[in-house]
Amino acid sequence: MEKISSCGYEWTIGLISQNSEHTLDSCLAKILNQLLGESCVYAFYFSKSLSIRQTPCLTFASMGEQLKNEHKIAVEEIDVPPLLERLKKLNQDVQLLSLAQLQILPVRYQGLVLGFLAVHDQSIIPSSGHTVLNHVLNVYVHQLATLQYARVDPLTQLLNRQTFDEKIIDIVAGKDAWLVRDSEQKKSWYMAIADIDLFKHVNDNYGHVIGDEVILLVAQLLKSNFRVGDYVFRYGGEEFAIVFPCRDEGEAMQKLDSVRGVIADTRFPQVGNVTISMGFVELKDAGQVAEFVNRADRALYQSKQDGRNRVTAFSNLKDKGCDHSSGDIELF
Ligand SMILES: Nc1nc2c(ncn2[C@@H]2O[C@H](COP(=O)(O)OP(=O)(O)OP(=O)(O)O)[C@@H](O)[C@H]2O)c(=O)[nH]1
Repeated sequence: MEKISSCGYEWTIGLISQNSEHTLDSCLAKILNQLLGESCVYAFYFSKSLSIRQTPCLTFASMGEQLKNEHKIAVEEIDVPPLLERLKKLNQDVQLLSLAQLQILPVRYQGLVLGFLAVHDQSIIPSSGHTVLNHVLNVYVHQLATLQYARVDPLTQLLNRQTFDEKIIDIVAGKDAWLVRDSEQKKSWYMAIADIDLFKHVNDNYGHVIGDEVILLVAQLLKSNFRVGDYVFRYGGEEFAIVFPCRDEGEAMQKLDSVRGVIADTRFPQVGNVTISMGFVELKDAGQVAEFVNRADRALYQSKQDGRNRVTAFSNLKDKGCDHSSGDIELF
């Protein structure tokens, strides 16, 4: 326990100095290995969107080669929804739940159970060690929330432009651990840019405050019509970017077109009808973020040329031309 107390400070500093979700996960994994011992069999399940709408995913697990396979299976193949229901019913003071072969530590944020650490029974959590574990998990969750707030656009609460490049790079490199699961089902990633049509008229006719309200409502409609695991960004003033996995281009087109339809059918207070145009591209065959953006932008331009309120796939452009790439961010 002496050792744990002196490390607690270092672990806290280690976690709060991480500036990406990816390194934050690695840091937590290292701490758990130190805290529980290299031979411990554990798995960490968490809802990275910090929302109870998303079922916690297996974020990482202990990696020791010598681990017994059946123990690994016990922690990595938990039936999450019923366990979650059980954890939600626990009193807030309960820090450790013992189940058949497992010890479960719920991970809470603002009183909500967003995940848990599952430890195989034979890997003993040090006596009163779960207090330290709880502290470490708490610091992790708060650092994750801090990182996420710094990436959010204040008007719309969508992810901001700064996060966009980073997310695309992570996705193309397969680093997005909690969403990589989608690609296991043979899905590809697509990126769309959406732009509100004739938005200058909204500002000119109704003023910027109403203009901002239109941006906010479009943002809410986009967010609520994509899945929790999809990413919706405010890319610029009245421009949005969406990054989402789909089985194929046809499915991606259908998804985008149905959201376009929802927005076109919505009555905006004071303004009436508002439409958006979109262009999209599959995230493949390019080395730089700006190449993807350029392709989606050209498809968007085509939608505008064709009369607005429509979706165009980059692959359907007659002239795909060459990508311009000065000042681009290298993916690899
Ligand atoms: N209210 C408000 N307006 C913004 C914001 N960001 C950009 N704009 C305005 O959005 C308008 C964009 O106009 P344009 O790019 O000319 O295009 P458009 O009128 O939307 O026409 P198309 O894109 O061709 O359909 C400009 O008038 C900007 O001033 C913002 O955050 N709030």
